[in-house]
Amino acid sequence: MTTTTDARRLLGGAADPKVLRELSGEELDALAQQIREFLIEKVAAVGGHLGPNLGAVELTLALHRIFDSPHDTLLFDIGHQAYVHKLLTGRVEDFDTLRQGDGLSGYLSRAESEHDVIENSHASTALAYADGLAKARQLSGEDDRAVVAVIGDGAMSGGMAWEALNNLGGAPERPVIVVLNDNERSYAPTVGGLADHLQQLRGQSDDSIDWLVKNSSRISAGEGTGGPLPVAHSLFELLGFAYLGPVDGHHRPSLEEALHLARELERPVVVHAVTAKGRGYEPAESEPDDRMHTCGVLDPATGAPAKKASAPGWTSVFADEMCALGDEHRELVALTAAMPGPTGLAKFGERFPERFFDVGIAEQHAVTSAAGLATGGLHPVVGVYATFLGRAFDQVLMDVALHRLPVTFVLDRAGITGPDGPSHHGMWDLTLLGAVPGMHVSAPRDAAQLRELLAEAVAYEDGPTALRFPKASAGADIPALERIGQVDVLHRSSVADILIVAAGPLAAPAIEAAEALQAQGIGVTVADPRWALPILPELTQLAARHHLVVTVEDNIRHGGLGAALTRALADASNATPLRALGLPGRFIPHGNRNDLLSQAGLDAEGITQAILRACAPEPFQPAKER
Ligand SMILES: Cc1ncc(C[n+]2csc(CCOP(=O)(O)OP(=O)(O)O)c2C)c(N)n1
Ligand SMILES: CC(=O)[C@@H](O)[C@H](O)COP(=O)(O)O
Ligand SMILES: [Mg+2]
Repeated sequence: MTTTTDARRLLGGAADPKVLRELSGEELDALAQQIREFLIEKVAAVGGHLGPNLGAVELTLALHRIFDSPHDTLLFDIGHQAYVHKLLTGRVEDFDTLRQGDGLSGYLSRAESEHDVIENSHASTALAYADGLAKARQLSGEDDRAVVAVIGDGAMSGGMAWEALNNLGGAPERPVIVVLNDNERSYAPTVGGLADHLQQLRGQSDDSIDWLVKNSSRISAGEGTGGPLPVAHSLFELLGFAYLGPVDGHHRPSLEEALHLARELERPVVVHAVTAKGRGYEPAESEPDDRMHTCGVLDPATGAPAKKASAPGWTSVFADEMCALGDEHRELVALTAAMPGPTGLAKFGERFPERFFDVGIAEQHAVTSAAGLATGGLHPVVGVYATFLGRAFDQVLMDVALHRLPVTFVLDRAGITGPDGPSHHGMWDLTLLGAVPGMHVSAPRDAAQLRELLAEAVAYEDGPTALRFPKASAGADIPALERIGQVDVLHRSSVADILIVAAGPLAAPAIEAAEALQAQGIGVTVADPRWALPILPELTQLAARHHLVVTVEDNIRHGGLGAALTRALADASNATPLRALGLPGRFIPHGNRNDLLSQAGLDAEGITQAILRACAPEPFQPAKER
């Protein structure tokens, strides 16, 4: 068992990674082992990205020994693999708070450390940051400060990475160092031509390093590379990079040699480090699906989950319904952006392998490829996390909706996700999709509705549809008292003063609030529009029969359900006042989903209090005080 004290002792207690350069090889090897033990113990206790970080121990040690952060800049793509970086930059003590409210972020955080740069956990951005930062360094005369971007083989399959490689490789005067952390996986094994190419490279000897070692004296003497590099045998060299690899990503001395050479070359370089996700922890190394890419609370001794999931999550309901619909609709196909497991589509893929496509971490490609599939007469379902759809908004708008193509988007992790923080909350999709002409968006309130609405969506051929649901258990089914058109009435009172329109699973706290208000003599109707956007005429008519309308959505208020219903009421020349409850238009930190919803006033108490405030007469204020 490694205690925080052990790790700090080995780290010399300093927040400055320079202490690493004073450690011997033996001490460094001992430190690597202690870091692994520390990670297993701490991440098993709270959950997190155990697999990726166990695979990045030696790599991160080498990076901090060869480069002088923060004078030199280390960029981590996604940032889920940066726990070791955090330990080496003074955050050992706080590690028990990982991914918890007010605690350490599970990604990089500029507020936490000057060593952290990219906070966005969306993949494939680091090389573009590196391109821009290198240009800034050059223009400000600081080109003695190295720019190093660590990117996984999964993230390297994203379009942005190739846009950046094009720019970086074409600028020999800007020596950006790309460290490709190749563990052959995103969650699942990586797929496609790049994955095949990297496999070839992994099988080749690291002759480029031998050559560079033999020529390093000329290089160090500032003669640059002199003659041509070894015959290009990688895609990267064809794009203008020097290629150093494959390097054993768990042999720190080899890594340090390659990184040192990369720095000496003074030109764009790709260092190809071959690592293993979950390295050094058998339960992760043998985990068949994703090598503990992300894990919940575990028994560290066995790797077994500490607690069983309570009710089935939304994802598993979706997974089962997709398989049922796949039997019924032969034209149904499914696409994922390297997340077959987390989106639940793996099950469909096992059942219908020829109708399932994993396109890599490439949401833009997924959407427009889906447009192609729909053009070919099929009905694609694109399964992505809500937050990642933002990257493919142009493709949704112009490649799908402009052509009124029958593509269904299933947005998992919609709304507040919780521990993954601001770039993972799926809190913009209603706003974005509400702006897409012809797009029909639903937010199922429970598992039964998810099944119903998914069946309606995949049968709809006149344009795109979307369903969204959160990272949570699906909860108990909420029966409708009646259905008016497409609108389900979930709660009603004899005197209908107020109408609460709830999107998705926020119907449950809305009903609780209605019951609390009824006990205070306030009559409330609760309605679930089922198809939330565009606004249904029957919803506008129902609203017009109430004195106050309150919308509740797990999305930002700007441009969401509330904004749309406000416009619909105005268009119908209806002056019924509307109070839109939703998330604030700012980035929301990581924390527990229910705590964050409560802080936003989106639990039963918050909804109740908001309505009481809306009903309370404004205290009279003499004109002079206004
Ligand atoms: C745009 C985007 N899509 C999907 C994800 C979800 N995601 C998080 S980590 C990950 C796999 C990353 O694989 P890789 O870059 O190889 O890093 P590794 O975990 O293997 O170290 C994915 C798909 C994301 N962060 N960003
Ligand atoms: C880093 C990343 O984008 C995902 O691994 C993220 O952690 C989602 O985790 P869940 O699948 O647990 O929501
Ligand atoms: Mg990988």
